[in-house]
Amino acid sequence: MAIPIHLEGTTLEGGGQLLRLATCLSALTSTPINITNIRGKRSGGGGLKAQHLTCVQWLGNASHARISGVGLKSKEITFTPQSSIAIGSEWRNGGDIRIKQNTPGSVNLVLQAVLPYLLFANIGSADAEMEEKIRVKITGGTNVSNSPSCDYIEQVLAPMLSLIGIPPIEIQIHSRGWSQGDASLGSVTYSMTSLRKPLPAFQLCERGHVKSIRATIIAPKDAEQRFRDELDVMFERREERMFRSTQSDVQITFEDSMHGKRFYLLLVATTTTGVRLGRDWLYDHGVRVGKIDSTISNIVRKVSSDLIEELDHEGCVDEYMRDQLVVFQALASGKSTVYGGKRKEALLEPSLHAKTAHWVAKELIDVHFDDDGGCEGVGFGADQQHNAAESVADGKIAEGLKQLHVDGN
Ligand SMILES: Nc1ncnc2c1ncn2[C@@H]1O[C@H](COP(=O)(O)OP(=O)(O)OP(=O)(O)O)[C@@H](O)[C@H]1O
Repeated sequence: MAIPIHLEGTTLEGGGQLLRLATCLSALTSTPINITNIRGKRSGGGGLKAQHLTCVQWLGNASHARISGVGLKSKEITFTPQSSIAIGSEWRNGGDIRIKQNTPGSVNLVLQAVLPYLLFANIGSADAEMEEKIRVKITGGTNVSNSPSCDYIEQVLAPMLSLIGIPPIEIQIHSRGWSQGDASLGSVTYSMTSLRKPLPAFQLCERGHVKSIRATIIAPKDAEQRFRDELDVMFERREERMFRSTQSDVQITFEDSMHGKRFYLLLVATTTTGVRLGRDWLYDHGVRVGKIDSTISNIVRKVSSDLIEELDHEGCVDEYMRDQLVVFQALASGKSTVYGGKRKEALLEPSLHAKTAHWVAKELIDVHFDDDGGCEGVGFGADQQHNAAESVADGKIAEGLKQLHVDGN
């Protein structure tokens, strides 16, 4: 039996993303891993929190993994998948995949762990009749600090994935779940189509000009007008920095957050090449009575400054999107490049999260990221396609299927 690859959980960022990406790649490639000091750089002792546990358990079920050491607060796990290719039959017949959390752990961090698996695991299937559409419903927090919001997923991540060649992903928010105000649970359904062929290499190198900016406000109803006024003033003042020479096209939407302590703002710029850059803030400081106006000014100032910083570097991704694309570059077929932009003539460094993801991908599938944002991906699925074709050609269809799918029961 293969010796598990050891990953030290305090490496670089030393948080949850290391664990999510490692278990996802392990499940996809059937590579056993052993992670020690899980989330060792986080305060409060580290270890698995509910959201991380959900990710590990789901990926474990999908890949029929043997997992030792798994439980809340676990600091070490050994994850040994038994089968690499695994969209189970129960999910293929129009059935939804349901992933439930009992706490408002971020649904989008769970998505981060399972999405590459759902998209890539069926490549090379020998089952021509197999349903390719997948619907996954995740319960937990839709708007949670330090994680992508559902609004960011809908307005930035999904369109950017579409730009690199992933079939469109639809997001349906049934109800919101928040980490701010009273903690509450929400749920979201993501509809996607699994890949049937390896993802071709992609190039995100042309940023283009900003053609429109969308502002999404989610706040208490009585804060709506103030928010709109602040945004109007900000857009007027900062029009030149945001739109440069193009005509400004701004859209503002408002949703009632139904709670006096829930304030969220997302700004998304769309460019002439289809690139989206976003910055947001789920306000996580105390909201004081009588200080709502200054809270709103503060939010608008910070989020607009953050977006301008992203626009100034001229790169094709915002900081967070760059983190999310690492796995797709690593799995794509051939050299994909993501231009991250420049500051003071020097190439912008990837975030610590992205560097951690580079490291995990190197350890598990031996890919290397260069300073220009390039990575020669492994072309995940090419072998499976070959094997499936051979099995079919040999009349060994049942054997091929056994090799390619995990029965989801
Ligand atoms: N505002 C944001 N918009 C989009 N993505 C975000 C945002 N904030 C954080 N992220 C993304 O969320 C992920 C957070 O990873 P991280 O390892 O910190 O998560 P975690 O599971 O909460 O772990 P930990 O509790 O250990 O910090 C990263 O991929 C990062 O790019």
